[in-house]
Amino acid sequence: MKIGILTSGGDCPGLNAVIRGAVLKGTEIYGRELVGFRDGWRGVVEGDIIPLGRKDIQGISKEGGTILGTSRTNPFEGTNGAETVRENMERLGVDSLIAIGGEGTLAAAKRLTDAGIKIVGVPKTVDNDLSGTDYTFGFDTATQIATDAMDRLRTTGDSHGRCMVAEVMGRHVGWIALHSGMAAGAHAILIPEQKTSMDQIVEWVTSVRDRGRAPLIVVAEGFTLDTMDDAHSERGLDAFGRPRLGGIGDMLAPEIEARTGLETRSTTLGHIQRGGTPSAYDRVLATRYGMAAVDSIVNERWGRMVSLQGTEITHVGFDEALGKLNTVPQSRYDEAAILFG
Ligand SMILES: Nc1ncnc2c1ncn2[C@@H]1O[C@H](COP(=O)(O)OP(=O)(O)OP(=O)(O)O)[C@@H](O)[C@H]1O
Ligand SMILES: O=P(O)(O)OC[C@H]1O[C@](O)(CO)[C@@H](O)[C@@H]1O
Ligand SMILES: [Mg+2]
Repeated sequence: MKIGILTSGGDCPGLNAVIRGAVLKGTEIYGRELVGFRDGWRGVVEGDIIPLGRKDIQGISKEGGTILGTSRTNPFEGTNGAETVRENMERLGVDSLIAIGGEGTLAAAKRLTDAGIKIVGVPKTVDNDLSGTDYTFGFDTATQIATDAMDRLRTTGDSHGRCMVAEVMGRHVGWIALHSGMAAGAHAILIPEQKTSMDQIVEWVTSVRDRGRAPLIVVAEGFTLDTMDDAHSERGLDAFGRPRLGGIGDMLAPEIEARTGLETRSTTLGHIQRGGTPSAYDRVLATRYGMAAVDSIVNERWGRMVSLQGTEITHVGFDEALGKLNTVPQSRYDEAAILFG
């Protein structure tokens, strides 16, 4: 019987390295056959597969995106859910699945596991918001891209004596903003976990300007001012009906300019953070996750996600990964805040 792999939810640098790690371990060590389901759960509910032999995964770990494609398809919507998945798997000779995705993909995987489908999970997301693992792959690459971008914003900001605002990803959590902001020496880091007042932001910007520097601010897309109830959204809904975020930087910049008199520009990095080649760290982590996922299949650890704890790859139950988001703790924010202003 074959092992099926799918990549679901937003793409993320390192997905191909997971696929390669799983295929190499599965074929070379366990003599198993692997196939890929195309476009996440869509391929599973429609029985759309491609072969995944050694030749198919040659040289892919350095490539961004996913050779399988991805989607935000809900396997329970417009289908018989687990029954459809079970029938397709039987027909295609697939007995188990490796689901590579974030909390949404794994929530779907948990429901399918509860209905008797044999699934192991691999934690994916640039946001690093999954619990049950120290790091998700993709986060390191996204953070490096954001840091490089801020280094560049800094030289142009310095040249013109402007305040520069960099908006990064982070729907619910501010890990990319926290790490890239610390790395790039940002003068304020605005994250979803910490509502902040406009007065406070203006105070930081003014103090930087008054000592002759050009202020650099990083804001996560999910950040809210203390006067806002929800994250800023002006771009409609995504395929799962959630507000598409983005634009908070553009909203803050004119307000900062009006309140400080300092010319202010905003740049939204958006999907640049999810594209392109993964960092060495992410390639290694993703490859190890892929190999460990096949170990979990062979050892029949259904309903569990491979996980990084310290430097070791281990596994945790879907419940542990899905219970709550991995948010930035107060202590990590306080540590970074010493550098603000
Ligand atoms: N509780 C759920 N039950 C069934 N399907 C779900 C559930 N939650 C999410 N899904 C489906 O799984 C898809 C993938 O989830 P989502 O779009 O949140 O991506 P993800 O895997 O969390 O990755 P990311 O959000 O980091 O891009 C959703 O678009 C939705 O169709
Ligand atoms: O534009 P898309 O692909 O729907 O994804 C945007 C979302 O994906 C994430 O990057 C998570 O993968 C969020 O930070 C962001 O809100
Ligand atoms: Mg999600």
